[in-house]
Amino acid sequence: MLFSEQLRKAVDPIWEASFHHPFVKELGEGTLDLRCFRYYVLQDSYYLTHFAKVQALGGAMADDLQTTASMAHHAQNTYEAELRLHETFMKELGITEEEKASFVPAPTAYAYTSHMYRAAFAGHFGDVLAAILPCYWLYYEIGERLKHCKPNHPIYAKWIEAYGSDWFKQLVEQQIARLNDIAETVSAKDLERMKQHFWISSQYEYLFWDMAYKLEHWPIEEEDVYAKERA
Ligand SMILES: Cc1ncc(CN)c(N)n1
Repeated sequence: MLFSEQLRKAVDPIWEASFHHPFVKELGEGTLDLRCFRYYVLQDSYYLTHFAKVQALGGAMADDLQTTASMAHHAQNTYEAELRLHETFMKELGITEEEKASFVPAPTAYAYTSHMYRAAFAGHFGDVLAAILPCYWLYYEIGERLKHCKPNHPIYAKWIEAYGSDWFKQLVEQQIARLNDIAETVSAKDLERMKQHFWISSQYEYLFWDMAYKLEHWPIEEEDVYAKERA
């Protein structure tokens, strides 16, 4: 069994939970509360900004220039396709510059991005790939599943179109093939660590939907902290 197949099998219950999460289901049905999607777009823009940096770090850690160039191309795609799509959503949802300026990453968005940096800084290129792959692959599978839904909200339809597209499929397939190539060359101990990164990222993907659906916030908001200081 290919390494990617072993990983996919190991996280199946976690991915199933994502497929059935109310955020994903209601997005497909077009019934998702726009407040949740608005919140998601802001948090996901933060996530994707760091995701692109981790892709670029991966490029710097790669053994050959061709892979470095390809990872840089992937980072550019995150910026030019996914982040631009979010920019469009932000305009359509009336998200203001003030809202963007006062943005605070939610605990889950902060923890997930921190996990990816940790995998990158404490490991090798294979660690980066294993940590970022669920981000590609899970969204691709969700795009495939939702592709046949016709939500009567244009924003949700656009989101599904992006992740159900051939363009996204190609990016996912490239990274899966790259991971399998690397898996052939590293030690059993490395593979175990990579498996764990993949598993943790899969858990965070689930938590990310949950974060947006529940409009997660820090237990003590900034104003409360300052109020305590003044007291
Ligand atoms: C949290 C998350 N995971 C994955 C993707 C798809 N690149 C995304 N936009 N956001």
